[in-house]
Amino acid sequence: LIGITCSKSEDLSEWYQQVILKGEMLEFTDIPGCYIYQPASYRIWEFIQSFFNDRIRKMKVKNCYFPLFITEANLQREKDHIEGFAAEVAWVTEGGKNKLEKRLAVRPTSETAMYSFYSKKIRSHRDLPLKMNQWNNVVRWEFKHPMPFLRSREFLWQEGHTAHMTEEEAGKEVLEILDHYAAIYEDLLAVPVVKGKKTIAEQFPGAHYTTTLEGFIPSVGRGIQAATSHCLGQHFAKMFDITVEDPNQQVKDGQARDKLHVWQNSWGFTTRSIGVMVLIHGDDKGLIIPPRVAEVQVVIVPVGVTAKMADADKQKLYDEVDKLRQTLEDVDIRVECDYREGYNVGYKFNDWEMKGVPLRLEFGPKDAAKGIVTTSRRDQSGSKGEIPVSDIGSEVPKLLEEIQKSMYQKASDEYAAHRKIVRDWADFVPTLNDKNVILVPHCTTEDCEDQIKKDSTGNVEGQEVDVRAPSMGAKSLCIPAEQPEEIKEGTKCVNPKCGKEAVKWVMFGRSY
Ligand SMILES: O=C(C[C@H]1NCCC[C@H]1O)Cn1cnc2c(c1=O)CCCC2
Ligand SMILES: [Mg+2]
Repeated sequence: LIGITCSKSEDLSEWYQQVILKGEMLEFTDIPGCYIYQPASYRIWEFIQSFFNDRIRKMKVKNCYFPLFITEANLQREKDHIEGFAAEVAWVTEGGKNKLEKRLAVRPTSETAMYSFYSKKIRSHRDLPLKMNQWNNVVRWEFKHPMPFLRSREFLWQEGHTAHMTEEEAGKEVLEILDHYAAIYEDLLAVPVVKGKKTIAEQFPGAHYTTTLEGFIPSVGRGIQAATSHCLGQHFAKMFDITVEDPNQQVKDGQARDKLHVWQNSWGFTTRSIGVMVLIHGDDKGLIIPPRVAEVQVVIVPVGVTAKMADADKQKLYDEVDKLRQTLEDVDIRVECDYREGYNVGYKFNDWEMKGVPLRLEFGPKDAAKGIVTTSRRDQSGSKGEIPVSDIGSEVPKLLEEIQKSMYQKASDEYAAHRKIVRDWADFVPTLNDKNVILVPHCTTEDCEDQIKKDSTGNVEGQEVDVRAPSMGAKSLCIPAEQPEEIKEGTKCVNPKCGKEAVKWVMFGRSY
């Protein structure tokens, strides 16, 4: 077992691949874009699932499961939903030895699978609001270069689909879900995100509006879409005839009530989140897992065990290590002891560091004599501490919380330091090339965005940039909910070729 043999700052994609493989998070298969989620990453997904299930259960969302396959007829029911995405749909055309009469789509998302059912299930306003969610896999035959967790042909996610009587009830839920998504990132994964709304150019075509969480990968200075919560308006309801009779209408006996189309939302959170967490927290020794989602939060390594040590002494030490473990388990800490014979301490330290275990306790005869354990935080490598054996039951949980908070704070400070306000076009590309995302006064129109994408690909003389960056222009990431300041009357759009009034501060960046 050797450690990571490259540096995050020099070759991010090589570093990323080594870290997730040697950290036993994921394994490649013989199918491009399809990966094995090893227990280390699947456990993180389970932490996310139970956190999110607890919250949506309180919102009366019910989990369910719809078929993997969708008929072509159903998939085509919502035209502008599908036309932009048709190239990404995978199809099944044979069953065993028989060619299928009609090919079946492998679900790329389940709106069209669920909404013909919604049309039947929702008869009256008393059936509203209807709130269903499913944890499943979806397939999108992306052609862009696949990246484990970040962009794969099959991925795991949850997709929530709700139906409401009014636009404002739907709108309230859209934001409530976005807050829960932000809590997954910030409270569990220690990953900062910016909340906002997609511009028309970047929103999901089937949506009335799209709200989004935007992450940031400092190593390459690129944004990354981290989760979405859409209000679909009545768009799909009209396509799928999901209506209720108007309960407020004054009708005479026998007069039929008007039919009202329901207001719908759909929201999704994927295993991309695990890749984002790895990219943000990992270092040149490997993974760093935030304690709240660490399968192993503490590893206790007996030290000072030498070949010439008397068996009785070794056993005594191991018994004391086991008592430490028991004390920590009694306060619900997830702990492992590394009693492996035949591996030296250096090997063991390297192994657990590569797996990203957030806290190591070293315990040897010297520590025992002093009645302390030596602590080593994974997030601040080299920082050692001491905790009296008698206090570990209370001090270790505190230290883990401190690690969790400081991982978040470090990432949040880094994101803030690379989110720059730009008022003049002359600063747009240079600031972008400095591995930043930027906030600019913008008109929020689509053709202006296309222009900016074209005009922001190049290099600037004398500015070294990430070799892949110049080929990529900046796109709008979101209209941040938190606007930096009022846009002053008469402020022009940052794009000199535009000339329109700026209406919002819009966050632009190169992105995954
Ligand atoms: O999936 C959504 C919208 C919505 N789906 C449910 C979860 C939330 C949100 O992602 C958008 N979308 C993205 N990508 C694709 C499709 C698609 O509808 C359909 C065809 C294949 C590719
Ligand atoms: Mg896509």
